Amino acid sequence: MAKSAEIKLAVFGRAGVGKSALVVRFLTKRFIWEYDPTLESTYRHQAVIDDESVTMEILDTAGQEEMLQREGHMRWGDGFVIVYDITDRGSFEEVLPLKSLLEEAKKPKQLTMMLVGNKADLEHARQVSTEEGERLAAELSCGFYECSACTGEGSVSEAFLELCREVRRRRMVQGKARRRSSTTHVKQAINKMLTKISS
Ligand SMILES: Nc1nc2c(ncn2[C@@H]2O[C@H](COP(=O)(O)OP(=O)(O)OP(=O)(O)O)[C@@H](O)[C@H]2O)c(=O)[nH]1
Repeated sequence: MAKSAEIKLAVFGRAGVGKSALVVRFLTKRFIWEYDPTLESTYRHQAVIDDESVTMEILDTAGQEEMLQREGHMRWGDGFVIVYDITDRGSFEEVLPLKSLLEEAKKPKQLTMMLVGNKADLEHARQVSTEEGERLAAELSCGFYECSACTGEGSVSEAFLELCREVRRRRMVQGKARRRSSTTHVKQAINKMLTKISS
């Protein structure tokens, strides 16, 4: 049987946006009202995505992290879920700076991320429109889901699975590019040898 691909996903966002609630919803299809706000946790999850077995490691980061710890988490992940709370404009405004930090940590690799607007069940308290979320995602060239960890609406699972697919696509493209570049090196070396022999 083919080896299961390993994909590491880290979830970032301001404290209280619902990172833990989203991860728990994805893993258990349930909603739990309160978690220890300071804890960070890693979960392992086996999934089959498009007929391929995938072992996902999901890191639920704490909203209040020390700089060094955060940088470590940013380097650790293959893909990132950036979460904001649709009822908290401040959390939406933190997305861009977070994305810049992630990009810096992942250099020279390209960043693979998904933007998630959580708490879509709290429509009456909404501060960030769906269109604003879509515009930001287009600007960041990433996928976008608006959902609720509480009710499960908006397909929380799809956001995680789609991010895994994107990580896999990027790996495939990078693998091909690496193979192409090593073939080019071999061709160049042979050409050099042939030029030497004929001169
Ligand atoms: N109504 C509603 N409340 C939510 C939703 N998701 C999370 N919450 C609530 O928001 C609060 C914060 O949720 P957490 O999952 O602990 O948020 P967090 O981002 O992990 O917070 P930190 O661990 O402090 O970074 C809790 O009271 C949750 O019950 C949601 O989709 N809808």
